[in-house]
Amino acid sequence: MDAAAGQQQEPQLSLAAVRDALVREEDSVVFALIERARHPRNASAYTPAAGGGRSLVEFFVREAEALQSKASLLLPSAGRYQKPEDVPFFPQDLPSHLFPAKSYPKVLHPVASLVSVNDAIWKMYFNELLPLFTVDGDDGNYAETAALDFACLQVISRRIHIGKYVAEVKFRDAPQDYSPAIQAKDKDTLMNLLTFKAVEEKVKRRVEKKARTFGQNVTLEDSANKQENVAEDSGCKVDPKVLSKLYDQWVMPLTKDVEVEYLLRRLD
Ligand SMILES: O=C(O)C(=O)C[C@]1(C(=O)O)C=C[C@@H](O)C=C1
Repeated sequence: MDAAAGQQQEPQLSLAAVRDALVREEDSVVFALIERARHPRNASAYTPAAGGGRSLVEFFVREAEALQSKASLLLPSAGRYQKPEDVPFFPQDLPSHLFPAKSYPKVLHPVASLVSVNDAIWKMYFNELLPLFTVDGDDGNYAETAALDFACLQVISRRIHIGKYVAEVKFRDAPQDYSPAIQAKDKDTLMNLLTFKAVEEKVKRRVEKKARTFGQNVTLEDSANKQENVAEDSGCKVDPKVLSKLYDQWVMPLTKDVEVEYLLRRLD
């Protein structure tokens, strides 16, 4: 997790600072979906190749991850998958000797590198989310579509895996509360300890508002008939309700799963 813009030192690990990082990722998630929504579903990009081969999008993601990982060979700071929140979808494809270099301050317990919910993210994205924000149709731009899907997958995955930092902060703030549940492997108690429903409600309302604001068509014509120039949802590039549903049904639950999985191993 990078320091805030302008700050050189590693940010103080606090719940407020980590939550700020989650808020900043919202912008990237909204804009990634807006960019993908420029193309229709393009179902051919997801169809396995003849003979049980891989789909174009899977081929693209595997190759892109391997390339990004190799970048660390040339310029260690440029490589990907060196930060606990940057989790590959196909780790088995990455050159093992590059995976992931420990060049970042060790803020988290080493078990962080074992926590991944990317399989669930992959299934959610293609089976549930993509049909909600892309229109039926095919424009033949499969390579660009795959690249935009990869961008969506990466930013959603990064947002969810920042949950490792949230869990670490919560543990450090109240080890006496978390340790008994960790030792008892009590997932339900851990989930109750780390859940803040009021925060979740604010997140849902904020991402919906960001989709409505970032996704509106800006014109120079006076829109006197529109209250405060707020876009009508039907005119937004991505339905704002899709963003609140994404966070409510998938992003925040998966973030909490990451927190629980990290905490269960925190005392190893
Ligand atoms: O901010 C927190 O406390 C988090 O754990 C993050 C998060 C989220 O995914 O946005 C998840 C669980 C909480 O109930 C609230 C919010």
